[in-house]
Amino acid sequence: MRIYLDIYNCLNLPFVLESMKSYLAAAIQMTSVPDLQKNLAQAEELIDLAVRQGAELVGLPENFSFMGEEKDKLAQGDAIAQATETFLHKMAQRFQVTILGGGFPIPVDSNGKVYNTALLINANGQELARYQKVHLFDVNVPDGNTYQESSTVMAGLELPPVYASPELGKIGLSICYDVRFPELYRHLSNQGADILFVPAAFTAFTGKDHWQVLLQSRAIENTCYVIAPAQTGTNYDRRQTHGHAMIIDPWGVILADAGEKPGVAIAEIKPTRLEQVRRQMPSLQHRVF
Ligand SMILES: O=C(O)CNC(=O)[C@H](CS)NC(=O)CCC(=O)C(=O)O
Repeated sequence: MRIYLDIYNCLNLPFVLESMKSYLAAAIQMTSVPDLQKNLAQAEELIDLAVRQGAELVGLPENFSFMGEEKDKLAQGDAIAQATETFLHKMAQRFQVTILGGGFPIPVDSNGKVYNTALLINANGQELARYQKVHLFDVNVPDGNTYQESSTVMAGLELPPVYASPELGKIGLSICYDVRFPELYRHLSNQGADILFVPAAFTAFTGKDHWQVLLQSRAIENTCYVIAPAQTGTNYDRRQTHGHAMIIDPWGVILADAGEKPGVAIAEIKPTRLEQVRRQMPSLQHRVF
């Protein structure tokens, strides 16, 4: 085990970072509502805004294309899945950027449920990685709201992928509630991840105390950048989300925070910073388990 880790850290890490460049990434923040077309229009505007500021890697939050009652999401499942996938391919090609669609429903053939799916697409419109959320949010939040994600969503059965982009670095996927499970991110960093995506629709109630702390923890303990696109404001009925889409560096420093209004958090992703932090704090090399 120890020998394996040493070889891993000596050979793999510098090799990957050699070809990686510095570039701007964007975490988009939006207020998605129960209206597919409205949401795609809002997402397009914000992608445009991010790209005009120079972003080359753009993340959209969980539920970016539809956020509403579970039954409405199921009823429109096929339409949402198709329109969202087409939209992501079109945006990536039109704006010539790599885009993460941070979580949208794709119907499962067998049982009437959906997978909560994240999709990473490059500027040629090619699919780079796909992930089906494994941890489902079945929680009674103390503000009185009850969430039973598993009533409509099938849990994914596979650990999330890391896509190794020669230029953008090794990009690991996750979705929202996953952020509470550090072992998932350890899996990603064991695969060599440099960047952890955490697209979310965090509740306002849990978000105010947990969101930033959890994100900084995942960044610090894995010495990785964290890019966390977010939902914000009132999405439907009494459903309030926390906002604060952010980008965090591998030391845990918050580089950009979108606040509470729709917009984008933009920051530079630098291989030199990854190397510096991993030299200053070589905790990944000290893994025992
Ligand atoms: O609610 C909806 O309308 C759609 N679903 C979501 O936004 C998902 C699944 S219910 N939300 C989360 O995972 C929040 C996690 C969270 O807030 C925490 O871990 O504290």
